[in-house]
Amino acid sequence: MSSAAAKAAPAPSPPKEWTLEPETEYRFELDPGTSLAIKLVRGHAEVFGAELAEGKTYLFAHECKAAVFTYQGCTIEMSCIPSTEYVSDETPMYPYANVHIALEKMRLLARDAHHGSPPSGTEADSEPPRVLVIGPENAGKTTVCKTLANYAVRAGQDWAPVYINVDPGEGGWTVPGSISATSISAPLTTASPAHPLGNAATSAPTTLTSNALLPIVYWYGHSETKRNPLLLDRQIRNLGENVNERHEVDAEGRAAGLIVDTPSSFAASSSSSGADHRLMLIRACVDAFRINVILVVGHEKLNVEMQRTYGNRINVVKIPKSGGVVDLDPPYRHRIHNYQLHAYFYGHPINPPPGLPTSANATAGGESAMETNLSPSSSVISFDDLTIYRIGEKSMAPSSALPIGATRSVSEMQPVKVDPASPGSGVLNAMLALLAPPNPDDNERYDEEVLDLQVAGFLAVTSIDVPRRRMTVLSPGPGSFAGRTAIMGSFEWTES
Ligand SMILES: Nc1ncnc2c1ncn2[C@@H]1O[C@H](COP(=O)(O)OP(=O)(O)OP(=O)(O)O)[C@@H](O)[C@H]1O
Repeated sequence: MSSAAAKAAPAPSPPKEWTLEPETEYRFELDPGTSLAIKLVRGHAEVFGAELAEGKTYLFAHECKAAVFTYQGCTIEMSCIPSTEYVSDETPMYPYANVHIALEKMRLLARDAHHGSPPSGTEADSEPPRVLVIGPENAGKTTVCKTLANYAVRAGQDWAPVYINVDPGEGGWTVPGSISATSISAPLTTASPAHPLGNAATSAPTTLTSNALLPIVYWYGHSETKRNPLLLDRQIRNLGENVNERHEVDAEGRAAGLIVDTPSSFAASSSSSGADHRLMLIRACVDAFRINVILVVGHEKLNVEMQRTYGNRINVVKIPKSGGVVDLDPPYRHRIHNYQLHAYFYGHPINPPPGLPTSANATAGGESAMETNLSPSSSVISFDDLTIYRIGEKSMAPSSALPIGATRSVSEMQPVKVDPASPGSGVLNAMLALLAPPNPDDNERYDEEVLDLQVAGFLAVTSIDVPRRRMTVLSPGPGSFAGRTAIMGSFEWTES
């Protein structure tokens, strides 16, 4: 064989068709560096509740793991054969659809009550659904939240439920380390785990439909909830206040309710101090978002615990876990965090699989695959332009893990000013959350204000020049950072 022939790119595999029986799903997992195009040839199908259009080609990449489900049966065409693919006829989609129907009834009653129809039962009967979804690691919590949100927006009632992500390990609409909330008025598509819930306006080109998402974001700064549970508790309550304020001025929109996606640490803890934190954080969610439905995904013990704690005033419902949920290991989660950080600045273009004709007009979750390229701005700023804080000490065990009687010099909630010039400051390659401007009224200012400010955007420090007291920062767009405040967490930027 000639060396030219040996080096030639592998021939694209011919498209393959799958005919799916009603109530079955085609599951797939992609390897790094590969992409997949799926076309719905005929019938009806959806990906986690988002409907596919007949004849349209959808792209998936960045190690995406997902499923095409059909209620009535369909034929799909795959551009290539992914490393893992199979069809299953055991799915929990009917139970999920039943939950949706129950939530839909609550929305309609809430809207009727708002329009003055007398409620048939108690006042609680006319409350919109405010749903907390909890469950262990890899239970499919995010998938359940996405599916329920998508069914709500597809219901033809113009609902725009608020989707709240309090899992700082997930990334949501921005970068990992944040918790956020936004109203969903169009289905949340699935194309890449770089954007599990679609793009937000801060980083997406204005031509994209998903650009309508304008999340409220707080920066916790770490992926693990045990790192600083007190801070997370405070931020969850801040997020709740914001969501409630929005609902107070939009009584009609309030009827759509809200869905809260939680981290797996809310479900299980190996230590007794961890158990305190998780119960404290579940309570923070229940209080902050005035939860009236708790969905426990596939965990009997947690279901019993929630029934005992909240069963007298909240509907606690156990729902099955899908057999299709993939166990995501720590190296995979680390790679996804890097995809997400990268996608925030550079977008997440998806290269169509080899051999896919351009006439296929393939889209990534409804967006043109290449339009998602972004051009961040790199600027050199003075150390004095930006005031950087870290919340609490650099490496810190929670107070409850300290020996009895021990106190710490810096509390978990104390903003500590970081000097980029000091050795070991950790500012080089740090991800920074640029905070919204503080209250202009000096009388309203307080010491810990930075804990309560929302995020305006994110920066990455790509180089530091200590003698000249300057640093280079990457930002989504050009702008001045003079006089601004930023928070540092434990996420590092790597250019790759
Ligand atoms: N039916 C399915 N078929 C194929 N893949 C699926 C299916 N359901 C979920 N997945 C995939 O499994 C992975 C884990 O699912 P998901 O993120 O919903 O779980 P989670 O419980 O929210 O995870 P975490 O442990 O991070 O809290 C995701 O990549 C998701 O796309």
